[in-house]
Amino acid sequence: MRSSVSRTPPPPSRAASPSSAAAPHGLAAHEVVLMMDTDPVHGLDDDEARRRLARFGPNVLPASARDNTLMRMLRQFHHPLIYILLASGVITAVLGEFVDSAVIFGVVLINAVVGFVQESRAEAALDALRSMVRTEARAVRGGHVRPLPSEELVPGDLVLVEAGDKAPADLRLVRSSELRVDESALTGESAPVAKDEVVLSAATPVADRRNMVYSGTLVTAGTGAGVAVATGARTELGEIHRLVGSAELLATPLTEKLARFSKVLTVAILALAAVTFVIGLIRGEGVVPMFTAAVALAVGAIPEGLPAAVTITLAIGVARMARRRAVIRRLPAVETLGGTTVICSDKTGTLTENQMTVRTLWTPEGDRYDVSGSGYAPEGEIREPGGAVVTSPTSGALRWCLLAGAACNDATLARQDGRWTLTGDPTEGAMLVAAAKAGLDRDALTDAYPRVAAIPFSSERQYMATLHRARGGDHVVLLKGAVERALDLCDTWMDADGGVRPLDGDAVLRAADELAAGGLRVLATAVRFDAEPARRGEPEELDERGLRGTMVLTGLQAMLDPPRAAAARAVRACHAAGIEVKMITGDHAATATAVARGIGLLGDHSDHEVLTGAQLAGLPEEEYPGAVERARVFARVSPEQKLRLVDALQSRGQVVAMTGDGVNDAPALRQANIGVAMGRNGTEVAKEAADMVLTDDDFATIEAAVEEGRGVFDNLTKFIVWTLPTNMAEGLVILVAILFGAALPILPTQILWINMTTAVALGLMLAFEPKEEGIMGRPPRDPARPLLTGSLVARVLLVSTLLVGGSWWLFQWELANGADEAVARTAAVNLFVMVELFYLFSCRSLTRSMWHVGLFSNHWIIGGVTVQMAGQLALTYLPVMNRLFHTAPIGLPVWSRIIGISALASLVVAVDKRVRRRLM
Ligand SMILES: Nc1ncnc2c1ncn2[C@@H]1O[C@H](COP(=O)(O)OP(=O)(O)OP(=O)(O)O)[C@@H](O)[C@H]1O
Repeated sequence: MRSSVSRTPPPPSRAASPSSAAAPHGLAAHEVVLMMDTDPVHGLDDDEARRRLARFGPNVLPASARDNTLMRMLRQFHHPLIYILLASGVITAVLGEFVDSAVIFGVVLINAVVGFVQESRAEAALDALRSMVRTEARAVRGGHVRPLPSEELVPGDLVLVEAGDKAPADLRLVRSSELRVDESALTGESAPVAKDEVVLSAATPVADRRNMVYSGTLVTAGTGAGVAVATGARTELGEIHRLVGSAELLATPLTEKLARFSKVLTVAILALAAVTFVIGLIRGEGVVPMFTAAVALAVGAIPEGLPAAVTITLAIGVARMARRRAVIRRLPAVETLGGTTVICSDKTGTLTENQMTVRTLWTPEGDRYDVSGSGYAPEGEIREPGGAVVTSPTSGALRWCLLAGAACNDATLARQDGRWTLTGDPTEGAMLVAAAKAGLDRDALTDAYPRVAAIPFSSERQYMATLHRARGGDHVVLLKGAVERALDLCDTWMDADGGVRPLDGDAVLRAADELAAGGLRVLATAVRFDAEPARRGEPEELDERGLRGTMVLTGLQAMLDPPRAAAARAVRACHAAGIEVKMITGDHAATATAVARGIGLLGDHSDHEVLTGAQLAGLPEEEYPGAVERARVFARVSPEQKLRLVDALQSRGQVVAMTGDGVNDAPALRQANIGVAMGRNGTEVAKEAADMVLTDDDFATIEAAVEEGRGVFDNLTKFIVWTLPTNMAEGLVILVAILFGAALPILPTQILWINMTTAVALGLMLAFEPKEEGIMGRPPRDPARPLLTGSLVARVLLVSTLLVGGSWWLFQWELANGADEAVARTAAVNLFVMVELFYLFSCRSLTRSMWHVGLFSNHWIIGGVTVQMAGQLALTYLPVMNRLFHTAPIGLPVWSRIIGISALASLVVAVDKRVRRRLM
C-alpha cells in the first residue's frame, strides 16, 4: 500500500506560470496523470479523495473578494449629502455650537452604520440564493461514475463532462470527443473553442491549452474526461475572481435611474440652498442663521433614503420569490418580471410532469395494442386488439418495435425501497418499461448483440440510432424517434411474421396523428439487419446518410405525459393577468394541441393558433412577427428557432419570459427579457444564460414569480409615494420661512431626526407589505410608463401641501399662544412624523382605502409605528434629547391639535383616493 505521503500530488499551484513546462497543458497527458498521482481509468478512491479534500479544501471560490469592511464602511460616506452634513458639522463646531455639531456627526455615523448593515444583509441574501442552485459534477471514483456536489471535487479527480455542463474545476483532458467549450467566462470570447481529440498516450504536449477545460467554462458540444489539476481558488477562474472581485450585484436599471434622479435633485437643491443663503444675506439676516437654514433646506429636501430602500425592497422580493421556488440570478429580473406580457413555455416537464408511460402500441399492419400499468414499475400487460395478453413475442413487428425502443436507449430502471426509479430520459424510461411488460429483456439482446456505435438523440435530429454487433459479425441497427424523421429513413415496414413490405408513409402518419390527437407523445421505431460480417479492423460507424432509405419501420409507441396539476390554474391566472402563454415544443403538433387544450391554453376550435417549425420557416419576413404574436402553440420547433421567436415578439413590444433547458436554448434565454432555466432537468449552460431558475421546473412557479414581481414594483412605488412628500414639505417649509423672514419651524438637526428615523422605522416596512388583492387581475405594467403616474404625482403634491400648511399653521399658532420656540418646534416636528405615520397606512394601497387593506395585516408596520412613537416620546420628554435636538415637552392640548391635523390630512388623502378611484 502506498503511503499517504507518496499519494499527495504537488499542490496544484497556479504559481507554475502558464507558460512554464510544468503547467498541465504543457505536459503530456500521462505525465499529468503521474503528477496528480491519479488513475486515468478508475480515478481516485474514496479514502484518498477524502484526504485530499481535507488538505486542499472544498472546491468553491472564496467568498467573493469584495472590498474589505473598512472600505465598505467608508463608501457609506461617499454621498454629496453626507459631504454637506460633514461640512456643516465642522462649521457648526467652529461657530461654537458643539451640541448641534455632535448631533450632526452622530447622525452621519448612525446613517452609515444602518446603510452598511442593510447593504451587507441584501448582499448576503443574494449570495445565499446562488448556493440554492447547486452544481453537480460527475467524477470517476474507485472505478465508478458518481454524481457529486461540485464542492467535493479534489485535485486528481477524474471528471467527466458533456454538452450542457459547466466545467467544475480546471481539467487536463485525457479523453475527448468533439468537445467544444464556451470560454467567455474567462476570455470574454463567446465563440466556442474546439478542444483537441486527446488520447492518453499522446506524448506531445499542446502549447496553446487546447487540452485544458477550465473551471466555469461551458461545454457546448461533445464529451470529455479530464484530470482535475486545480480546484477552488487555485483555478484560473479563482484567480480572475481574486483580481476582479464580484460584479456589482445590487444595481438594476431602476436603481440606476433613481440614483441618477437623486443626483440631479441633489445638485438642484444645493443650488437652491445657496441662492436662499445669498437672498437671506442680502436681506440683512445673519450668516449663522442663514447657514443653518440653508443646511436645513438641503438636508430636508434630498431624498437620501431612496436608493437604499429600493435595493432592500428588491432584495426582499428576491427572497420571497426564492421561497416560491424561483431563484433570481440577475436582480433586474425582479423588476422586469412584473411587466411580463408573454410567457413562452416548454411543454415537456414544465407544463407536463415529464412522467411518461406507454399507453398504446401500433404495428404497421394496423393493429393497436393497449398497455396497462402506471409509472416506471414494469407491472402491467400488453393486450392484443382481440383482448389476449401478449407474452414475449418471439418475432415480427411487435417484438422489434419493443426491442428497438428498449435497446436503442440509455435509461436504466432500478428498484429502491420498493419503488421503481428511473435514471435517464423519461421517454426512454417509458419504452424500457413497455418492453419489460411484454416480458422482453433488453439485457438479453445487448448481451448477444453488444452496442458498438450510436447516433445520440438531439432535439435537432429528433431520433436516436444504435449499432449492435453479434460475435459472429451480424449487425443490427435499432432506431427510435419522431415519426416524420423515422419515415425519412425507412422505405419498408415489418409485418407480424417478420416479413418486409413496401412502406405506405401516409397510413403511418394518419395512425400517428390519431394517437397524438389524444395528447399522446408518439415515437416510431425501426430496425435493420445486416448479415454482412464486419471487415476486420475497420471502425464500426453509424452515419446518418447510411441509414437513409435502409431502415424497416416496426411500429409506433404512444405515451402519456400527464399535464402538471397546477398548470391549468396557472395558465388561467396568467390570462386573467393579461399575460399570453405560448407553448413551444419539439413534439408533434397534434400532441401539443391536445395538451394545450387540456390545460386551457387553446380553445376547442383554434387550430389556426398552432404553427409548426416548418410553417414558421416558410413565413415571409413581414408576416412573421404578426403570425408569431397570434399563435399559441409552436410544435416541432428546433431550439435555433426560439431565438427568432423571441426577437419577433419583442419587435411587437412584448416583454417576453422564455423557458429553456438545453445548450441550444442559451441564445434565446439571453435574448428574452426574462430567461427561465430549469433547476432540475436543465443544463448548466441554460442556467448560466438565464435570469431566473425554477427549482421545481414547474410552469406555475413562473406565474408565482410574476405575481411577486408585481408585488415588488407596487411596494417600491408605495415607498416613493410615501417618502417624497416629506422631503418636499421640509424643503418648502424652510424656503417659506426664509422668504417671509420668519423663524424656522424645524431646525436642521430636527429634520435629520425626522428623515432618518421615519425612513427606517416606517418607510422600510412597506417593503414587507403583502401583495394586494387582485394583483393578478390587472394588465401588465407598460415598461414605458413612468414610475409615478399623474395621479400619484398629484397625491405627492397634495400631501406636501397639507404638511407645509399644517406645520406652518401649528408652529405659528403655538407661538401666538405664548409657547416658546422650542415647544412650537417640537409640535411641528411631531406633526410631521404623525402625518407621515397616518399617511403610511394610506400608502399600503395605492388605490384602495386603508381600511380595505386591513389595519393589522402587516405586523412589520405595527412594530415600526410602535418604535417610532417611542422615539417621538423620547424626543419630546427626555431631557437629554431635549438638549440634543432643541425640543421641549409639550402638553396634551398640543398633542390633540397634532392628532387632529394629522387625522384631517388623512381624511383629505382618503377622499382624494376615493374620487380618483371613481374616475378611473
Ligand atoms: N430519447 C429520445 N430518443 C429518440 N427520439 C426522441 C427522444 N426524445 C424525444 N424524441 C423525439 O424527438 C422529438 C423532439 O423532442 P424534444 O426533446 O426536442 O422536445 P419535447 O421534449 O417533445 O418537447 P419540449 O420542447 O416541450 O421539451 C419528440 O417529439 C420525439 O418524437
